[in-house]
Amino acid sequence: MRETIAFLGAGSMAEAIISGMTANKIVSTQQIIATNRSNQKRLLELEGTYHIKTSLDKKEVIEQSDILILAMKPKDIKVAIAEIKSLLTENKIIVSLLAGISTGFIQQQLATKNPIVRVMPNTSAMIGQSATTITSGKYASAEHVHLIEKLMTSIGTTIVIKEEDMDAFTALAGSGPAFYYYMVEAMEQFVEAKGLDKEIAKPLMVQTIKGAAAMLEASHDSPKVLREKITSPGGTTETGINTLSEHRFQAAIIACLEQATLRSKELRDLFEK
Ligand SMILES: NC(=O)C1=CN([C@@H]2O[C@H](COP(=O)(O)OP(=O)(O)OC[C@H]3O[C@@H](n4cnc5c(N)ncnc54)[C@H](O)[C@@H]3O)[C@@H](O)[C@H]2O)C=CC1
Ligand SMILES: O=C(O)[C@@H]1CCC=N1
Repeated sequence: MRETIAFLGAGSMAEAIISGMTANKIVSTQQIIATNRSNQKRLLELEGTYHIKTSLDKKEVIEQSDILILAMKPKDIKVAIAEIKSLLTENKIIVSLLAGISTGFIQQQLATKNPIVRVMPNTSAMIGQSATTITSGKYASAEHVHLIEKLMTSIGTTIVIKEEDMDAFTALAGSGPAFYYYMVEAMEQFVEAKGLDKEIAKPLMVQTIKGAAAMLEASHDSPKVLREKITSPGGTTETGINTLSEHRFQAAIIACLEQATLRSKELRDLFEK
């Protein structure tokens, strides 16, 4: 790709994407420039690790860039837009990573016709394994979406969705890795309590998740059928599943996703004011 990409915000998500993009070589490191609110030390760190360009001068960053990736927290969006709106020319594509915040709000705050594409990646972008959803604003054409999809392919899989579904997919895929990590944390507590060797347990746990994920991908069986094939009557799995059921495990997962989805909507209500 020939476009120059600016990251406005240089936190965990920006770094995960920069790491994925630079490893994949879809753009050269010199086509990426990052800025943040005021943390020069952090910018130098990113420069050192990924050999990208950085600057605290937003005017300089924006002038150099074709694609601007908004990578600040939802609470900072209003101030961020106020800082950049007078620096934009209408050919620059705005990409938002922000949970909850709608393309309509960004468009209205910008008061320009810049194309806006909203994406929801996850931190597995760091190793090119994100599951990224994409949706577009009013002035984004199919070509704009295609370009951003191509860019996001460098950090994992992509799928274009309706904006109204973004809250739920933010819960499932944006926050998703955290929910799996949380389950592994519980398994680590078990390993610890049993006095098992962590060096043995960790690769076993990781391969078990990878194998299950690969089965979900490759098999024609539903998750339920896959589970039933492991569950011998009167065996260990059945006892384990019954215990999860007694602890209302599935209800807890559904409630977790419902609440995370709701929070995405709440972020919109809170910060689109
Ligand atoms: N962390 C994650 O797993 C994911 C995060 N996101 C979204 O990505 C965004 C960033 O999240 P994190 O990287 O976790 O946050 P973070 O707190 O690690 O980074 C935020 C960055 O924004 C910068 N910033 C704040 N105001 C700014 C401004 N006016 N101009 C330029 N930079 C500014 C901060 O200096 C900081 O570098 C959020 O909106 C979040 O919803 C989306 C998907 C996954
Ligand atoms: O927790 C959050 O709000 C962000 C959005 C998805 C993942 N992290």
